[in-house]
Amino acid sequence: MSTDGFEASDEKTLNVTLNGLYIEDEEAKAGNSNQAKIIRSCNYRDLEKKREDYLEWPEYFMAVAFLSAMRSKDPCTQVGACIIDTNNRIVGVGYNGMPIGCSDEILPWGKTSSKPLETKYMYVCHAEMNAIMNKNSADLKGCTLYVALFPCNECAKLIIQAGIKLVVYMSDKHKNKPSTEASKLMFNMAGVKYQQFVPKKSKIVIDFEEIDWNMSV
Ligand SMILES: Nc1ccn([C@H]2C[C@H](O)[C@@H](COP(=O)(O)O)O2)c(=O)n1
Ligand SMILES: [Zn+2]
Repeated sequence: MSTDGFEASDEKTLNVTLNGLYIEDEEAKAGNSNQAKIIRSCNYRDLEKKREDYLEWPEYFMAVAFLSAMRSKDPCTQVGACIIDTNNRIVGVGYNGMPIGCSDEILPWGKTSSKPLETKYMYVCHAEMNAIMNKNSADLKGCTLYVALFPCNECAKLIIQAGIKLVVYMSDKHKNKPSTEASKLMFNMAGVKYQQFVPKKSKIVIDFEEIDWNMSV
């Protein structure tokens, strides 16, 4: 029998299961043979590699926030945010960008100018604001917000008013700014907890070519 290029030898039988192909022999039964282990994984990938790639919930949600940030046209700072409910469902995603209908080709992306109207700060919607506005749930009460940068004071107001109860952030690079101090003061008064995310992986790679489309049944 030939299945996905595997030939059953005389004395062995290929068994096709939901976990992929495996060769029924004493070694395979013991799970010791490398071939059996590799074949048993769905995508014929080494099981160890699969385990390394597995994302825990916090990594997954922060990765969604970072992926969302890749949509931002801010040339200096791309920020993403992801809101999840108490059932680990994603209920809002956003990135920093100009308001709907306001051209990001015309409005300024500059940071420094003697004229405030010539900087992005007067116009850009922050990632947290967009994630809240993009919500696909009736409300955000008790939710958790994952965000690349610590929220500014304006976003802190929105987070509190939306009923979000936990902020998980990656970078506190603006920690000495008054806006960050104001955010923390309001979070503390309102009972919104905030904690820094410490990644276990230095990077997460999305490789579109990695999916083995020749997966067994
Ligand atoms: N928590 C944050 C912090 C910043 N942003 C966005 C807003 C601007 O587009 C940009 C400002 O950062 P800078 O270039 O001054 O470092 O980052 C955000 O969306 N959320
Ligand atoms: Zn903000």
